[in-house]
Amino acid sequence: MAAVLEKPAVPAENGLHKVSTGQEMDGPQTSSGAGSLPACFDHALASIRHPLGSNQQVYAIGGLGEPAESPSLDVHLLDSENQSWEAVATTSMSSKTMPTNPASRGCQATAVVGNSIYLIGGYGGGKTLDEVLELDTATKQWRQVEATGTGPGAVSGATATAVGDKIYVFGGAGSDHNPRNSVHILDTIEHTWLTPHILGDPPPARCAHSATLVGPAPSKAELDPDTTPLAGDRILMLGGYGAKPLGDAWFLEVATPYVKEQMQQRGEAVVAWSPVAAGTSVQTPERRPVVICGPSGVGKGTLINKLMAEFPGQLGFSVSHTTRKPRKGEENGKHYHFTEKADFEREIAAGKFLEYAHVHDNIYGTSIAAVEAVGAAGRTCILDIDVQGAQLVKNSTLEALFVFILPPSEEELEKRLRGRGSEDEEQVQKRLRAARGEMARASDASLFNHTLVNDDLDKCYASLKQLLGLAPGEATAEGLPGPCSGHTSTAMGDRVLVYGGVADGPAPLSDVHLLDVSNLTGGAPEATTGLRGRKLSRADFNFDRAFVPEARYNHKAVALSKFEVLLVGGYDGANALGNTAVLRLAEVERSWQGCLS
Ligand SMILES: Nc1ncnc2c1ncn2[C@@H]1O[C@H](COP(=O)(O)OP(=O)(O)OP(=O)(O)O)[C@@H](O)[C@H]1O
Ligand SMILES: Nc1nc2c(ncn2[C@@H]2O[C@H](COP(=O)(O)O)[C@@H](O)[C@H]2O)c(=O)[nH]1
Repeated sequence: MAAVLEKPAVPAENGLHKVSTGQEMDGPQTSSGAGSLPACFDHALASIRHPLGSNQQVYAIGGLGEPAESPSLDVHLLDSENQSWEAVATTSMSSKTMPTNPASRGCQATAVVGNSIYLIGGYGGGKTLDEVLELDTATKQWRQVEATGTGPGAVSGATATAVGDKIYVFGGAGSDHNPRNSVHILDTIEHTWLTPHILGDPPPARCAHSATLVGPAPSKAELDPDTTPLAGDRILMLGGYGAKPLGDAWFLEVATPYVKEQMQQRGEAVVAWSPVAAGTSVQTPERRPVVICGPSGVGKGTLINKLMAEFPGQLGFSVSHTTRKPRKGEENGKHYHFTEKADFEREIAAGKFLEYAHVHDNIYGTSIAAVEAVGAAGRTCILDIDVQGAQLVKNSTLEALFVFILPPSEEELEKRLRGRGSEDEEQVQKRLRAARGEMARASDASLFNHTLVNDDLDKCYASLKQLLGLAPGEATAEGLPGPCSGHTSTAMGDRVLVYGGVADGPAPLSDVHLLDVSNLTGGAPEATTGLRGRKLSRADFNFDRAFVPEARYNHKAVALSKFEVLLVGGYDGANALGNTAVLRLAEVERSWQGCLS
């Protein structure tokens, strides 16, 4: 974080350059004097309207750098035709606390809602700012947002991501320079700060990370690029600085069906955290809940007990309700919530169950609270339920992985069921009859993702661990950036381009990573999977005619189109940078897709 506030020495060359992976190239072009942007870093860069539309406007605001901070907050608008920046004159709506134009600053969190650019916190005048400013780009007027509720207070190096008319602010450092991991939501209509209910374990505290809205975009029919804001249902948070540079990735789920459902049930704002498995540590790529199915006596409970014993910190068992009487050794609240039929039916009617079914003369069901409790503890949820229940979960918004366990033969199943000695003859017969129907569903690929035969217990257990990604040393999210802060991540359709940053040493990075967010699943706490990426190599770029931008950090970036990202300013380790580069990924559609598969 120290580097964020360091003063650079000399302003660098100004101008607009292009770097491309495609064939048709513009050579470097520079401009200076009028039409240029002062060398700066930790400024704000904001795109009004959708990059695919015809009316996109890109504004650069403020920032730190040399010469010394200007007294007011400079605003520049990109003139993409002439590849230059125009200074924009602004006024301010005077208020008791903002009588003149707002003071210069950097390190603020920036978000766009409609025509307005919001600057949250930041660093200026030698202090961390506790202020939210709004620039209405239609009237070119600043005003100070005075919101009720508890906001982040004085904060710099946070991120702000607009989802509809709400702005999600995460992390940053306070006046004490200590990083945080809190989430605050600014309702820009009501001018209220909301404190969301948080599901899942939050990430470590950080600042100077990046945040990008990803997830299902509007359909073509819904998309009017001139008016539709960038869409998505979760925010990808990458890296940043805690006690050291961080290399982890997290999804903050803000509008997934599961989170929306939770908001409706709770009547308050809800967000859910999902870590992205990365590196070579033991991780479960299948962070989504796992439904284990199979006939009574096949060994589901035995396999689940082994998983719980080996991975107590990673997995949690969803404790079902049942009207069945406890067996010897079974504990209420641990093996089941043993419940009277009338009470169970009342709770079902109250909508508290994700699924329930009549199984072997009794009612069994999974409460929403049982699954949530596991997620809230930061663990992957394991459910042991019958086929009817599995089908109901499949139909719900919970994105689970479904595994069916088969016996080696019907004879062996009967032997195990009798060997367990927990059922009387009538129950054994009932369970065996039901088993035939259940096993007929094992090959239903629309329901089950995997089937395993539990012949040799150790072998079956090893296979189960393998498919849950619990085998040691398995990497799951490939090609993500390493530990760094001060980088940018920019969503372009279903790809995210990550550029630059700084790792442990003083030297900035020029790494370019492309992440694929087209296959994200889940959307419940701990349940998002499917992020993949690749570090681009020199071979991906046409360097012959292209300008190669300096490695940098604390720069800013916005998407100009599905294939172009505008990089503005930054710090190269010694100087603030004034240049503007367009990273052009022409033909990436073919080459990149091919590289990932
Ligand atoms: N691979 C195996 N080989 C031999 N015996 C096994 C194997 N797996 C489990 N068993 C035994 O089979 C019996 C039934 O196992 P378990 O109780 O785990 O079944 P289950 O599928 O959970 O049944 P239910 O659905 O009725 O709860 C137990 O006595 C268990 O020790
Ligand atoms: N639909 C559901 N089925 C469940 C649930 N919990 C357990 N089960 C299934 O019931 C049978 C019998 O279990 P037992 O403990 O009496 O032997 C077995 O197939 C379980 O998978 C539930 O919450 N919902």
